Amino acid sequence: MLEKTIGFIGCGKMAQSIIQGLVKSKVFESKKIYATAKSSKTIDQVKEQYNINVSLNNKEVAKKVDFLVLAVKPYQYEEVISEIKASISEETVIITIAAGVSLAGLKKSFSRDVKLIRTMPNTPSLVGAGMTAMCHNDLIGELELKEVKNLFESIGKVELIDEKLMDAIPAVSGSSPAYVYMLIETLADGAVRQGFTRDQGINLAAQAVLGAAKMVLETGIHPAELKDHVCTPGGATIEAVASLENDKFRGSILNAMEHCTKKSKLLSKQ
Ligand SMILES: NC(=O)C1=CN([C@@H]2O[C@H](COP(=O)(O)OP(=O)(O)OC[C@H]3O[C@@H](n4cnc5c(N)ncnc54)[C@H](OP(=O)(O)O)[C@@H]3O)[C@@H](O)[C@H]2O)C=CC1
Ligand SMILES: O=C(O)[C@@H]1CCC=N1
Repeated sequence: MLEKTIGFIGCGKMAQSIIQGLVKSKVFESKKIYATAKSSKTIDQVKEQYNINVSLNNKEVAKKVDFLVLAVKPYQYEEVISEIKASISEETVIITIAAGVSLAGLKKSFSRDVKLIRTMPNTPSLVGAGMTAMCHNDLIGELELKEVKNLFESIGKVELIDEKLMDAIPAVSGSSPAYVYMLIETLADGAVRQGFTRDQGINLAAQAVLGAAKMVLETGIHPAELKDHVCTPGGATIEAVASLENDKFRGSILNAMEHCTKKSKLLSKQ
């Protein structure tokens, strides 16, 4: 368990996914976790649900903690940073989770060099199955990087990447849970169409998606080969595969990823 403290400026969907994961994995004791929000409604809900320290005062939390996660929307970064920048110390490690907010842009917003780790997590962190991409500036020491990496590894997997690829991460792992939920929802629609209940459809579909993902991760076999294992010659699956190819399944996903990446680059400016 880390002796240090962590604070979240903003505690909406993404921050709460991380907080829930941290509390469950016991990396931080609840009393070492702080969170702020815009409204009393959110901080009351967060206090009730996770029993961590809550406040409406960003500066107070920024001053107090060792790790400070900026968990507001990208376009709110500028405003929040100008509010807290005088309150953070030279030792505070700032962790960002916003799409489109670069290390160079952050340095400008803070008007000085600060310790920065830029991440792109995803909401499955809530159940310990997150995927977080991470890069950092030169002020981050080995120990700090290890601590932050451990922190995100307690709620899933971590990939250290070059910053130039960071804007492409939402399309691959930050936003992609949304497309997978659409797939599960659609599979459940198909099941309902055949006479299954909605719950049965969702369970059958979600378990198949989970199993397929585990097969890729745990066997190391290429997804194309795993697909081939399912397709019996002259059987039913290859009919579905051919139909998906005709309807541009792969092309639709690739296009969606292009749109996602383009928008990610623009987000901090909105
Ligand atoms: N959702 C996702 O799947 C992912 C999101 N992200 C990133 O996470 C960040 C947050 O997104 P998400 O959690 O979805 O958004 P939410 O809208 O759910 O949360 C934003 C939070 O910021 C709070 N807030 C707004 N203004 C202030 C302020 N001035 N001071 C303190 N708190 C403030 C809000 O308070 P209140 O609740 O009171 O309104 C809310 O709790 C974004 O930058 C996004 O790019 C990254 C990866 C995945
Ligand atoms: O939709 C968004 O902008 C954020 C980035 C990754 C997931 N949600």
